[in-house]
Amino acid sequence: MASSLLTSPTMIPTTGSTVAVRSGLPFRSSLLSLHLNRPYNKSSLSISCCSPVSKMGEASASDLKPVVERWPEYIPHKLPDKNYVRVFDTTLRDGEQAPGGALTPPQKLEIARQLAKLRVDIMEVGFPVSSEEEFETVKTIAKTVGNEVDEETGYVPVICAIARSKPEDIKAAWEAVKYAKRPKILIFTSTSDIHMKYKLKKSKEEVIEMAASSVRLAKSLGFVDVQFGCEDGGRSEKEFLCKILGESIKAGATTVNVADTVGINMPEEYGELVSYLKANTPGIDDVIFSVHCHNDLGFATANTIAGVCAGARQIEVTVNGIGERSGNAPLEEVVMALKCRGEYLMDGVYTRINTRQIMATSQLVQEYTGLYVQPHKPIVGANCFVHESGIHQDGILKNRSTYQILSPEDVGVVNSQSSSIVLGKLSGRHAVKDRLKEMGYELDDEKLNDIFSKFRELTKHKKRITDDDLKALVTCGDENSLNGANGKETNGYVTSPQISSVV
Ligand SMILES: CC(=O)SCCNC(=O)CCNC(=O)[C@H](O)C(C)(C)COP(=O)(O)OP(=O)(O)OC[C@H]1O[C@@H](n2cnc3c(N)ncnc32)[C@H](O)[C@@H]1OP(=O)(O)O
Ligand SMILES: CSCCC(=O)C(=O)O
Repeated sequence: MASSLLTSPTMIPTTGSTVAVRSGLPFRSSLLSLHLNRPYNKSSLSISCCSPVSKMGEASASDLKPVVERWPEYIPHKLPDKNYVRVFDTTLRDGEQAPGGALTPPQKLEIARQLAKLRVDIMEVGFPVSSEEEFETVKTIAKTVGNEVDEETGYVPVICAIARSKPEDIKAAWEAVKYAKRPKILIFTSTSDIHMKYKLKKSKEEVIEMAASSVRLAKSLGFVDVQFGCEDGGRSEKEFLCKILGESIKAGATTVNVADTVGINMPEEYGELVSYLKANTPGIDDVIFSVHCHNDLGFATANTIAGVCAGARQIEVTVNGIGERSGNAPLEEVVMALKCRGEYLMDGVYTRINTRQIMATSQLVQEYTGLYVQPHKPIVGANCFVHESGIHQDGILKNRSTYQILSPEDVGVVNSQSSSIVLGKLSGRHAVKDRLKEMGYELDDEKLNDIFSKFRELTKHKKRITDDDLKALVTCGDENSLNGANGKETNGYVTSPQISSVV
């Protein structure tokens, strides 16, 4: 490991959440950051990577003695500090709205438990008025996950249910989530001219009255934590948004959000909208401003970040970005972007997500929804920490920070060095030599060149060259033996028993 990647004990921040101390050894800030989810000493790190990445396997989690800090007190309308960004996960509500993504009640409960391990601040778990089954599922999550207080830290997730601006929805939401230690409601109404005219068929005045009376009803039922959200806020008149948000705050809302429901906004535009609303809405400084972005133009992550830069301090996200149409802002992308660049570019904003649970959560959601991510999906895709081209492999073998800005360990990827390097058509000598060395074959330059040219020949027939293939190249030597007894290939696969058929 390059010594520059090791950080000194003086880097431990004084305000972190969980400080991992590595006894008797130098501290490794990538490991620290896993637990802290707080930026560490700026001067210790250049822009070159998010948290120092090193050769794999240099430190094990068992070397760490965690010193645990208490979870900050949850006050619905107030943050523990100005840079704290609340994570409002809506995988079990907006995420489940993804076509084909429906979940069974036991699956929702298991995902809720996993979201608690991930340490989301708030989980929106369903739409209770929608059906008896949904009502019971939300109630079960409220009664169980919503009461499971982590003894060490005091963490317990807020359990939120969604409701239209309708008394029956709001009452159902209360009856379902009132069992949680921290129940919350998200009441939404449409604010764009298109939605008000064609969907709600209501005037602006009627919509404002619906919003304010709904918030008042929620308060009267017992909700302390009330979020009011503007559906299609991204296409709404700014002045009208200020008015309706102001009225909802006056009625008792503790958080407000403006959703880019149809994913039409661009980052600069959405950031400006948040800035405008923060500057012009009466009472806005006394509540939390939340952002909710969809991905129709591929800007959900960027827009969410733009919202945070403009002063929003709650992000509404889903695991793997699942949701209506092209989905919502992916939790893993926004959280890792904040973790990676929050200190440098965003004045030190941070979340308390346990990023080491990201991969496990992603996989659970993929399995239960049947919505699998593409290999190059940021953060959780199968290719995120894998290299096949020679120049990159060489760099990675010399020092991982040459081509990786994140540590796989940071997001819960257990990656041995060999599994992060795969051999194929574009691989180079360094990677082949290194793999052979791992397998116990030390080759001089002449032998390496010989094996490498056979390796390249083989890549014309196979996409992926395995350890068995390499072994065959070294032990069998000539190309005839590689091509099997009759020297023929079938379907592009080499038929020799010594050459594996994995492509
Ligand atoms: C942007 C979002 O993601 S919002 C959340 C979307 N999620 C879902 O729709 C999933 C759950 N939905 C459901 O189970 C059903 O749609 C239900 C139970 C909510 C309603 O079902 P139905 O009574 O059959 O109505 P349907 O879904 O066909 O139509 C929606 C109605 O809600 C009204 N509505 C929509 N948004 C709102 C709102 N924010 N406030 C008040 N009414 C609203 C519509 O105008 C329409 O009313 P109408 O019947 O008077 O024309
Ligand atoms: C206003 S947030 C709740 C509704 C929603 O999911 C959306 O508008 O995208």
